[in-house]
Amino acid sequence: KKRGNIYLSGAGPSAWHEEYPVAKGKRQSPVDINTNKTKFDPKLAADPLTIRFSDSCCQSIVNTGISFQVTSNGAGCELSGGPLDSTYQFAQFHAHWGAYLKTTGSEHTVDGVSYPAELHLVHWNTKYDDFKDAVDKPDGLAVIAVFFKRGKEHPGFGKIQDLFSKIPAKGAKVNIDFEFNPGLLMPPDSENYWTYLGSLTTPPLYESVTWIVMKEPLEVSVEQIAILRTLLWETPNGVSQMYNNFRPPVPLRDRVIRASFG
Ligand SMILES: CC[C@H](C)CCC(=O)Nc1ccc(S(N)(=O)=O)cc1
Ligand SMILES: [Zn+2]
Repeated sequence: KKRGNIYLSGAGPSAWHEEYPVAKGKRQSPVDINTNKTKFDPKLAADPLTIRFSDSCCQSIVNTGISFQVTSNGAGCELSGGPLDSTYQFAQFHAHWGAYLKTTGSEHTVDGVSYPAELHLVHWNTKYDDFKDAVDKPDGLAVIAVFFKRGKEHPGFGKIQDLFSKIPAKGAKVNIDFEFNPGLLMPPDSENYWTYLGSLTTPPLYESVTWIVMKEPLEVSVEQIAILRTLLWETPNGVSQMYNNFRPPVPLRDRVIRASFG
């Protein structure tokens, strides 16, 4: 369907419910993390989150039309412990970001405050046969969210950004022929996180995600935030720079966000 851009066609995210009624569901994402209402859960600290990445797990990078996506076969990249009851395998990472000189961009917010961008590292539950089988199950996916904040340059992420010029349009894809360990994209302290049951933040908005939102942001340079916008996407007015590819927070409903820290 030449519906083009899910963020810019029609009324954008506020209209997604017309085609995807689950958009108004009980466990949608992203949400605002009100730190006065989160609940420390000692069980999360007792069974620490184990995040394993490898140097050889990133195969290619593609322009999905709504973000970049670094895709992995998941070899040696697994997530377990913390809120998770089984082992999840790494599938891909991508990001969401805002416009020039704006403070919005992240999907989750903390006490109502946005970050300029948010990275998502998507994992699928290995109790299912593959990603596609897991993607719509209530315990199917686990996504680590890492906020980006403006600060010192992050050379590792820069190596991924150097590939953006090779994927100028939706569907463009190139192989990653250097070693890139996604662990580089974890903040220095990845012990402190919030977790809650939510959904994909883009259609089909499946309520299949255990979210693990890192408390500490990752520093990238202001230039690197700007380079995100050099990716291109289709808009109703033709091809233009990709930005504001984020869904704003939706109601928490009957959920409590747990913290791994006191
Ligand atoms: C038919 C379904 C299709 C295969 C699903 C493809 C997919 O992976 N979608 C996806 C993944 C992650 C996020 S997020 N932004 O991390 O919540 C949002 C959407
Ligand atoms: Zn995402």
